[in-house]
Amino acid sequence: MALVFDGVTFRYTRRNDVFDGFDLHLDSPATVLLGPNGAGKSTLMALASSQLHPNAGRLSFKDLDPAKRRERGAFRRQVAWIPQQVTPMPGLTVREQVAYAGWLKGMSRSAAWQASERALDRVLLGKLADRKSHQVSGGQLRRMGIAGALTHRSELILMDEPTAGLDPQQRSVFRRLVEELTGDVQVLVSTHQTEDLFDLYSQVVVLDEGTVRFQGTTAQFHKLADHGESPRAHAESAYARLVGKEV
Ligand SMILES: Nc1ncnc2c1ncn2[C@@H]1O[C@H](COP(=O)(O)OP(=O)(O)OP(=O)(O)O)[C@@H](O)[C@H]1O
Repeated sequence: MALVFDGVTFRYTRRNDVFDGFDLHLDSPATVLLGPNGAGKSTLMALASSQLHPNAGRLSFKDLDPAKRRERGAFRRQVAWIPQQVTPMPGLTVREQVAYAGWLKGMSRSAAWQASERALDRVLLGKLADRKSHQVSGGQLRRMGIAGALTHRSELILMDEPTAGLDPQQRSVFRRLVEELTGDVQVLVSTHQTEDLFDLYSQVVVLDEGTVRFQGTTAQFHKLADHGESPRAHAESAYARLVGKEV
């Protein structure tokens, strides 16, 4: 199951190429994408989910090319993008919004409704299924987005800064979720938070100015960095003990 960028060029404005003949081959179960502000992470995600389209070159997932009309529907069913801000839909409950995501990707209403229940349980939102989606937190909304992707059985889930702005407890819920999903679906997560690396991801990609500066295993990446345990890891587990495990 590979996401492939093959000589992709993309620009927002005529003068400025974000990517110029960009190549990337991603086939590991869980990849973390790192890079400074403006590196091109969000643009890469938007291209990979076919929200944006290359000016030149080709991208594909499992050989499906979203530039080809016949393959676009299947590509979009298989690749889901969870933006940093998942927007609640006015009037819909959490479960209705999750089922709606399945319906939008071509499922029947009843199949989407059925699948939404298990998807919500997987992201630990079963208890909030009947709450209006505008009444849940930012972290819960992101998990609701993931439930939508699970409803229509996406095989690749792209997450843009999924832990930004989350409290330590929600971050640890998210980590457990990524762990649980990996193997079943492929995940690509962009983040600024290197302390989130731990052992979750099998592969690290570092992007800078639209160029891959590093691609390798987490162990190879750690060899480049200073050793020593992160104080943040201690802070998070202490926090979890104090405030309990409830989401
Ligand atoms: N809508 C847009 N119009 C013009 N240029 C844009 C637009 N969005 C992003 N850019 C430019 O494209 C380049 C890559 O931006 P992108 O948002 O992909 O980076 P990023 O790595 O996601 O950054 P951050 O970590 O700050 O979110 C930057 O130079 C940015 O200024």
